[in-house]
Amino acid sequence: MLEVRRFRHLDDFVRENEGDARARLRLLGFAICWTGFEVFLGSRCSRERGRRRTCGSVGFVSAVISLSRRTLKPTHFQLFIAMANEEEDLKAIMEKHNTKWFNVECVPQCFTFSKEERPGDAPIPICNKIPVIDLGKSQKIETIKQLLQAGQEFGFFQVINHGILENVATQTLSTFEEFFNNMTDEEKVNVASRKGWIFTGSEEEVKNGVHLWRDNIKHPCHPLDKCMQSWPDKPATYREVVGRYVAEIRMLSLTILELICQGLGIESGYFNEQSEVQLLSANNYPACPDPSLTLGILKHFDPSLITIIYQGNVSGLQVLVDGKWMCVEAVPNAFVVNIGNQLEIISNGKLRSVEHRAVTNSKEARTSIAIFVNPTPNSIVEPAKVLLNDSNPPLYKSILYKDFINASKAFGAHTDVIQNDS
Ligand SMILES: O=C(O)CCC(=O)C(=O)O
Ligand SMILES: [Fe+2]
Repeated sequence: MLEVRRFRHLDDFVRENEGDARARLRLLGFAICWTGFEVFLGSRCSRERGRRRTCGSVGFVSAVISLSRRTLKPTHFQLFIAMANEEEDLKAIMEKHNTKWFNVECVPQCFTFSKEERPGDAPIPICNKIPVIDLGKSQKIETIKQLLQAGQEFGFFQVINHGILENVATQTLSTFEEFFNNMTDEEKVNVASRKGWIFTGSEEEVKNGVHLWRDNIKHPCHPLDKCMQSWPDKPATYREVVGRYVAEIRMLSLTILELICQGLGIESGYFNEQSEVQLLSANNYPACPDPSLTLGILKHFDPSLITIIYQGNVSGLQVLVDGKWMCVEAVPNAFVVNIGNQLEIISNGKLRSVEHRAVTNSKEARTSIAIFVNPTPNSIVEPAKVLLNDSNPPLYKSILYKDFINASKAFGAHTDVIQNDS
């Protein structure tokens, strides 16, 4: 097969040929030829298939003609083939390679985000300002102060000495790694639709027209006795290991919420009803040949009250700090906590829900487990009354949680399923 991997996309070609006016002219000629052919074929083929076929055949014919006239360098021939390849969709790539979607040597076009959205080549520094808060300290007032300050400034913090044994988290992460690695995607999708959990492989997961570089499973995880029987039963330890993990995370989330309650001056137990739903979302981001082009999760706000994330030893979570992307360090045995939209509303803007995203890396796969602590669909979310007075009017309207979720389609195509399940 022809070596086409040098040109990952058109940008690379143009960059490499900057200043080469003749190459540009040839490219222009090619483009005119291509467009004409496309118009001609457009009347005969469906748009999608037509584009792909046209691209391949026109690229090939133009390249052969140009080569025979010695007006084109072999690298240009490569470009045309690469362009034709870029038009392939994910299904075709998988069929061709007869393997998983991520076993490719260069990033296919359908995974390449626009310049505005993709991480790019510039190194993203670790944010050492995001606090790592020691929950084991006896000075509760100090802990509360740190939690509030982090929630105000960054919307993110990490917690250590949280009381959850390290092997509870690491075993859960390994269980998810096994889950993602061992079943075929088809098996996962088929079982998921029968069982009520949701598996979204990268093949289906398209954001702004581009596939995310991740596989994902989502399911409700509270109360345990109600939802556990609908979880995956492969690997055989899934329910036991994940069940123990989510029970521990529930306790941790209630502890953090209670501390925040005290810090804000809201009556104790305010969040009891507001935190009745817990949703698990585990991500697997395989190693990627060019992380500068891809995203595991597009930038977003969490629609939760709070989210608790375990990312093991592999970082990849990035947060917007003062308008710049910063990396959240992978701290051993720590949980990352972020303030979601609902807590921003309840705190009347005192705590901030901040945009974040997940990037990929070229060395190793990354697995993360996010637990969203959410209000029940029918609870009303509004600024807590005690925080309001003449000089602090409500900054947000009251809203039914399910209306918020449905309007923002916060869980994408699966929003309705998740609402009905919870
Ligand atoms: O993988 C991560 O660390 C990010 C997860 C996340 O932001 C989410 O699931 O909402
Ligand atoms: Fe998130």
